[in-house]
Amino acid sequence: MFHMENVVLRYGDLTVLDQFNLCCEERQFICLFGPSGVGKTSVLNILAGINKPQAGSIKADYKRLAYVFQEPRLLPWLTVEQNLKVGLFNLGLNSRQRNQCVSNLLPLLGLSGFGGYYPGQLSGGMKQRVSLGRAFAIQPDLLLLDEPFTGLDENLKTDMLDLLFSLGQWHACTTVMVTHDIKEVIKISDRIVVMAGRPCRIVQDIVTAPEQRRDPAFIRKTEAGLVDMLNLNKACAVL
Ligand SMILES: Nc1ncnc2c1ncn2[C@@H]1O[C@H](COP(=O)(O)OP(=O)(O)OP(=O)(O)O)[C@@H](O)[C@H]1O
Repeated sequence: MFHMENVVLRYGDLTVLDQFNLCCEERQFICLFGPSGVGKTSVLNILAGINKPQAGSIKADYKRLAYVFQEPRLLPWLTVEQNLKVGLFNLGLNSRQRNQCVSNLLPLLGLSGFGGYYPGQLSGGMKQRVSLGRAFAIQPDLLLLDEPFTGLDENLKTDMLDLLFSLGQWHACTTVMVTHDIKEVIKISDRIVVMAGRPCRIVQDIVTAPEQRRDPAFIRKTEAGLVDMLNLNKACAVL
C-alpha cells in the first residue's frame, strides 16, 4: 500500500526525520502516536505529497487519497452540501448520484437539516464532521486523518469511528490516523506506530488482533504502556 524508506526531512536546521522507514503491505488501520512536535503530521504530509523530503524513497499505491486536516478547511462560500460534493466532480458521477451520495452522508454525519448551512453558521464539531464527510464521500482507498475528532463529543466520536470502520471494510481503505487519544488508538487500530525522539524514530510498532482490542485487560495494559512512553518522552524533553 505504501513504503517510506530512509526518508530524511528537514525544516531548515531542524531534522525531523532521518533514515525513517514506515511500510504498510496490506489494508490496515494505522495510528501514529507520539508526543507533540515529534513529526506525525510531517509523515502524513509526506504520504500526501505535500512535504517533499530531502532524501529517501516514497511509494504509495492508491487510486483515491483523502486527507482530513486538524482544522476543517471548508470552503466558506459553499454550503454544507456543496462542500460535501467538492471531491465528487472528478469521479464521473451524474448530478443525481452526487445528490444521492450527499443525502446518504448527512444523517450519518448527524447533519440532517443542515445541508443548506454555510460553514460560518456551524459549530467547530459540525465543521469537522463536514470535513470527515467530504473525505468519506470520495470513497478513498488511502485515508489520512490528522486528529480528526478534536471538538467532537464522545457520542459523535463513537459514531465517526463506526463510520470509519464501515468505510474501511466496505472500500478496502487503508487509514493512517494521528491522534493523542490513547483509548481511541487502542480500540480501533490494527497497528499502533509509536514515534519518539529527534530525529524521530519508531520506538514501537504494535500490531493488534480484533479479539485483543475487545479484551479489557489488553486495553488496560497497552494504555498504561503508551502513557508511560509519553511521560518518559516528556521527562526526557525536560532533561
Ligand atoms: N513548515 C514547517 N516549517 C518549520 N518547521 C516545521 C514545519 N512544519 C513542522 N515543523 C516542525 O517540525 C516538527 C514536527 O512537526 P509535526 O507537525 O510533524 O509534529 P506532530 O507530531 O504532528 O505534532 P502535533 O502532535 O503537535 O500536531 C515540529 O518541531 C514543528 O515545529
